[in-house]
Amino acid sequence: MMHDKAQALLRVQGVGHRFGDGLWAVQDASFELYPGEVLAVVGESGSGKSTLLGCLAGRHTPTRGSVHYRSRDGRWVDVHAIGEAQRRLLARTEWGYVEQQASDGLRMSVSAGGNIGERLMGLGERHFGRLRAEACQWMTRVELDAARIDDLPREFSGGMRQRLQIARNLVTRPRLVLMDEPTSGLDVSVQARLLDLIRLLVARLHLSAIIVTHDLGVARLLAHRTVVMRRGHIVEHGLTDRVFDDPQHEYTQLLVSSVVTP
Ligand SMILES: Nc1ncnc2c1ncn2[C@@H]1O[C@H](COP(=O)(O)OP(=O)(O)OP(=O)(O)O)[C@@H](O)[C@H]1O
Repeated sequence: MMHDKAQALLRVQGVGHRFGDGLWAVQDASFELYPGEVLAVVGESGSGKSTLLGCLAGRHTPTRGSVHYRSRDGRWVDVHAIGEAQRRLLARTEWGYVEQQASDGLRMSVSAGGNIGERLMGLGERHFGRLRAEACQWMTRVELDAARIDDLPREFSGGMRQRLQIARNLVTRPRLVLMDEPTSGLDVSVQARLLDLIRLLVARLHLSAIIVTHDLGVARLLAHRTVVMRRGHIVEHGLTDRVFDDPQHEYTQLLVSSVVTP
């Protein structure tokens, strides 16, 4: 993929995060993300993947470094220098965040259709017919039965809930989607179907995405580029095929040869 440096969507520079006086969960993370690109963040448990994602999403304030996002109007926004209200607006209009646990990303007391429609309502859509039509369309797109539009998420299986969470995120056409272990905890066959769906949607909607995963297979399947983290540091970063077929860092070599189970 050819990149014009000026056209990056996200620029992460020297990000470090420390919880209180504890250890540095993330240290000196730097990379850029381009439109239409999927980046995987892999590494063993506790390597700092989720903390890094939290810093990108504005959920954690980095102790060091900065995160800049190029918004729809072409302006670069310092994600942590803008106020909470502006960050929330970005989160509603330009970003999506798919939680590992669908129940954290859904409103469990609201119907499937309501879950999808809610983000549209947040953008000002009030017309009931249009909200419902859009919700139906999105249920179909994520391979849920639109006839179940009035069912509550708890009546859905784990894989279905995760598809619903994805629909809720994508209905507002975000430009950047952050996903934290979106397929873990699901049966292998359910996982495979969900991964196919994510791959299809990302390509069709020309989304940029960052996927945190401990599963190298997920990174291989979905990501153009991969970042390998170990103890808070990015130890390797490159095109996914290169990282897995010709790992340079000895930790990546261990990961790939499955000596270390992430
Ligand atoms: N809220 C917190 N308070 C204190 N320390 C934390 C907090 N969250 C994470 N940590 C610590 O930061 C480090 C990185 O954790 P993080 O959850 O980012 O890793 P991870 O790679 O996402 O792991 P996992 O795959 O298990 O979620 C760990 O040492 C963890 O114990």
